[in-house]
Amino acid sequence: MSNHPKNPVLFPYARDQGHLETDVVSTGDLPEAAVVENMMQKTYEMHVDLSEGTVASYIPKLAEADPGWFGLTLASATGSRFSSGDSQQEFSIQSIAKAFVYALVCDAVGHEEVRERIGVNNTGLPFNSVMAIELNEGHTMNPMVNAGALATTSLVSGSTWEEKWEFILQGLSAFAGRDLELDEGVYASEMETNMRNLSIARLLQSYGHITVDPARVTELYTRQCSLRVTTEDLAIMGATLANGGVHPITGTQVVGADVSRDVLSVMASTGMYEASGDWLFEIGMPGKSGVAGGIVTIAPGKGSLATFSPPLDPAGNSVRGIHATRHLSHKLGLNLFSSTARARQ
Ligand SMILES: NC(=O)CC[C@H](N)C(=O)O
Repeated sequence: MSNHPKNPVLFPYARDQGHLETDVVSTGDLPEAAVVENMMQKTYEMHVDLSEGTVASYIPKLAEADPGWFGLTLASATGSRFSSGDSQQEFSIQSIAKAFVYALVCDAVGHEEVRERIGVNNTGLPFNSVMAIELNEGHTMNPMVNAGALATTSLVSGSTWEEKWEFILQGLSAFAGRDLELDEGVYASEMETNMRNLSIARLLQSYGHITVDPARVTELYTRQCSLRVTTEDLAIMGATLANGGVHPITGTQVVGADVSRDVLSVMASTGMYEASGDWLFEIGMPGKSGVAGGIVTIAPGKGSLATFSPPLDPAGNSVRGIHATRHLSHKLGLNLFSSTARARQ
């Protein structure tokens, strides 16, 4: 693998000094169950009538979504779940799969290799940007936008395409703690209108960043985007990343604790595409959105919040999801950057 073009690493510390194990981890608990339950219900009621945003239609099947759908689930790192609204409604995971496939690939291939191949810096450009590749000498910038996600999916191990798909399906199902299923309708619909992703994959091949068949990579990537989830699934998938990579209910170590930490870092800086800075400023936690209207947000050591509502803002992030997550981040004390003054000595 190491003969391929490497992404520039602006901070070469890890490479020069070796990989550092984390020995102090963030701790703290969510407020008590009754408070969380009440807050989930209130947050639903406060935001259900918001009418801004547009349901995605560039994948024709997604346009059939009911713009009124709104579901919320908070899963604690110890496996409790609190839901309100349409938390049982299934939808396609879309770009949220990028975070979890990245985790699986990092776990299999290793931190440094993936970092040099894929990158961890924000593009400042939309998720399906071709220009971002050209502006960066053919490199992908990060795994949370399509170029880097296609390159990440191209690294999935397996000697056949069926084996590679099994790796993704089993891995994402292990994060969810149940067997996830493909939404055949969404998959077919995106495959019919997938020229842009195919072009991105071919462009990356021309630069040596994809070294297997770009058409098959695009197919595999589109499949991972078409898996069906609910907010209950997504919250528990996120809670696994909040819990050192161990599923809070099944107890399976899905990925290493170091991998979880690394995935959350890259989600924090790039998970909401060009709006990642605004997101971090308002919400203060790593998040990842998808065009079907899902968002997963992680409070390391505490748990994860998943929201679902199809109307999106111009960057492709769910409008109700952003507002509800911001509200809950404040009300439940989840912002990673908050502190209160210590007693003076
Ligand atoms: N932002 C997204 O969720 C994009 C995912 C979608 N499958 C695409 O590649 O266009």
